Amino acid sequence: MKGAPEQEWNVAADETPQHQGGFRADFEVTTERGGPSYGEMIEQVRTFMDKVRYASPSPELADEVIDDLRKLNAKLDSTLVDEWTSPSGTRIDLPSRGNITLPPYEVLDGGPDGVDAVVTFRPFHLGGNGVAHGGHVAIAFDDLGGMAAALRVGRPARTAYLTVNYRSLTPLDTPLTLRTWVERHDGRKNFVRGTLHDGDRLCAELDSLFIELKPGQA
Ligand SMILES: CCCCC/C=C\C/C=C\C/C=C\C/C=C\CCCC(=O)SCCNC(=O)CCNC(=O)[C@H](O)C(C)(C)COP(=O)(O)OP(=O)(O)OC[C@H]1O[C@@H](n2cnc3c(N)ncnc32)[C@H](O)[C@@H]1OP(=O)(O)O
Repeated sequence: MKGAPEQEWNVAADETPQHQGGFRADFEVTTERGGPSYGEMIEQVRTFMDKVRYASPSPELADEVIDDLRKLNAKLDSTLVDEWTSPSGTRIDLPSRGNITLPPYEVLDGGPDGVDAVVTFRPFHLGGNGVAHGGHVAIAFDDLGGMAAALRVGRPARTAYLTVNYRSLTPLDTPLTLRTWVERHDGRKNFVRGTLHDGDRLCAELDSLFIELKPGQA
């Protein structure tokens, strides 16, 4: 188990067309889209982004990299699909479901009581002075807070507000414990709390509200 808890995520379409709670009614998660090397492809892209964050190329090397990237972009052009059938975001066997826009995390455990994950911020997530950017910490909380809400209500929810309290510096290249749970709920409102720890040290806390969307609501 990596990007999501082991459970039945696939939702069959009902008579409600297209969208349900801002998410499509008939989404499907897989461990196969993109093939067996897809995870390594994402890992190489992440590594490239890490290198770019610290690289200071010569003008010649920058031109060479541009040339290579143009070729790679052209290769992917012929494979573009919609968000619901793209492997990125739906490969539950990969860190962060294969979604390169998220810091890589692995879900250790998840259910109606909350989500237990390990997240590692990488060189790409640098804010300044060697530690993580606060915005990337918020992204990790948003996705895993949303997952805690989704696991409680059995369908996706949208973030109404999200407050992060930064208690101490968040290191890079260090596996950190991230926990989220629905502290209380009131109708469609799910008040989600969370913590991010480096060992025993509290790095950040989450206080957020996720609203369960009505069928058909965008
Ligand atoms: C799809 C395939 C993926 C495969 C998935 C595989 C595994 C999936 C596993 C789990 C899922 C994993 C992760 C989840 C992923 C992502 C999570 C990130 C989610 C986001 O990143 S999402 C983007 C940012 N998000 C927005 O873009 C929202 C913009 N916004 C709106 O869309 C509306 O604003 C909305 C819908 C929020 C509410 O609108 P609405 O019309 O439905 O409801 P309404 O306004 O009536 O509010 C109802 C009650 O909430 C109270 N309330 C509302 N807002 C409040 C606030 N801010 N503060 C305090 N109270 C608030 C009201 O006061 C009322 O309270 P009361 O009922 O007591 O009067």
